[in-house]
Amino acid sequence: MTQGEQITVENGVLHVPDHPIIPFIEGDGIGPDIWRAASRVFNAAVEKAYGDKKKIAWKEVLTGQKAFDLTGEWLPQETLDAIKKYVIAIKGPLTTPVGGGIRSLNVALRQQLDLFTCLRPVRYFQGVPSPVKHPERVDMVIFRENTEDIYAGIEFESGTPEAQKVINFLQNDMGVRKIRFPETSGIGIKPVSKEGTDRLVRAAIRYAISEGRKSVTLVHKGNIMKFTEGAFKNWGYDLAEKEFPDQTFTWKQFDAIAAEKGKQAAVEAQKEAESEGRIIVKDAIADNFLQQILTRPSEYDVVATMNLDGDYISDALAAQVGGIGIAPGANINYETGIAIFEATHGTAPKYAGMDKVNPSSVILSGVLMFEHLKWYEPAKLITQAIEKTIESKVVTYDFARLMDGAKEVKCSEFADELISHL
Ligand SMILES: NC(=O)C1=CN([C@@H]2O[C@H](COP(=O)(O)OP(=O)(O)OC[C@H]3O[C@@H](n4cnc5c(N)ncnc54)[C@H](OP(=O)(O)O)[C@@H]3O)[C@@H](O)[C@H]2O)C=CC1
Ligand SMILES: O=C(O)CCC(=O)C(=O)O
Ligand SMILES: [Mg+2]
Repeated sequence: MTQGEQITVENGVLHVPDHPIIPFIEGDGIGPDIWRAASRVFNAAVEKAYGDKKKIAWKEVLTGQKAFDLTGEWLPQETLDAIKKYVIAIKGPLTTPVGGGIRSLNVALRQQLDLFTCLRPVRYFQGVPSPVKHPERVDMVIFRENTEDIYAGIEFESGTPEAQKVINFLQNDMGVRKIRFPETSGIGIKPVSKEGTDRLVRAAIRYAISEGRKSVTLVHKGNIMKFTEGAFKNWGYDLAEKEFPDQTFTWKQFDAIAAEKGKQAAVEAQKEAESEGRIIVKDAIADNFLQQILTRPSEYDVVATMNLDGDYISDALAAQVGGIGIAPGANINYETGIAIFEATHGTAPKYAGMDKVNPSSVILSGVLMFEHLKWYEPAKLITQAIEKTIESKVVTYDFARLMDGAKEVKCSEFADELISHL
């Protein structure tokens, strides 16, 4: 029996006891290595900040290979029930096989708990090796829709009666003539809804307002996928104008002013909105966005996007500030309060059990978790310890191979070093 008390939510507000029970999923591959390291850092930081007054009561819940080995199920109902009950959880990465086998357990957790936002802040830590000249110009927060899109996993395998049935329906009932090789195509379905878009864009704009950010960029490939990604853009603008008329200025409004009064009037209206501290809601087509985050990262701030685009953007942006070894995240439902914190990276199977990889991503996901719980002191202590440790050039292999004069340490030793800097 875990000694501690439940976190509760009342009218959307979290109530966090001094000894909260927090479920954790260790994860597959490198999961056990990084979890061992990270949990030591979390406990040490809480103790340093609060002494005996506060302490986390960790409660292991099973998902992935460990769950299957012990229970015969990949994602036991008990795990879903525990996360719902205890509200806040943290997890290591989970393996998803390619081209067959089980569907993603990460996606299943996000869908079944309706964790509609995948929040991934991307910032630079001084001293981290980066492939770009000015990594410090990257300071973005990704809001990735987390429950729908082609990522929902609605697919029919080539050569099956199901795929043929969908293809027949498309060809015979819908008049579709564009399936190039109907005999051998697999089919994927891409649902993107107004409700799904609204709640995600609402969360992104609310965040931008509360954090004093400058802009929210809707990233999409809406020129090509007009009724899914294009609709995401349109619904996003509509929501901003309807729900945040006094706090935002959108590029749709810019275009309307330009059409009526000319471009100069629109430019001035945007300048005025900026000077009033309004959030500029703009959009970018995804391929262009991926080149502009390299060439002009300072122009982007909060990013709201769909599931697959958000997946690609997360790793691409992480690379600019040192890679997915230092990229944190969270899956959040802002309405129920349920949240699972997790790194951006996966199970990196070739390093599993080697005590080698960088635990910073899951540790920084813990920092996000502490901030979410309003336990700001341990969050700050850990962030400062990461800054000091990187500054002292004591780093794991991923940074050491790109840094002059670095001392390479194991995953567990990196955690020791962080603890010594708390
Ligand atoms: N949320 C989740 O649980 C996620 C799960 N996955 C799953 O993980 C599995 C492997 O996916 P894959 O595409 O290889 O992506 P991974 O993120 O697991 O690994 C890709 C590469 O990223 C680098 N890397 C990853 N984690 C770290 C770390 N902690 N420290 C330093 N470097 C790191 C390594 O680079 P290098 O080789 O250069 O050293 C590694 O080879 C798949 O089954 C996938 O579905 C993937 C993403 C998220
Ligand atoms: O679920 C998976 O295996 C991959 C998920 C992923 O890449 C992500 O969420 O960033
Ligand atoms: Mg990913």
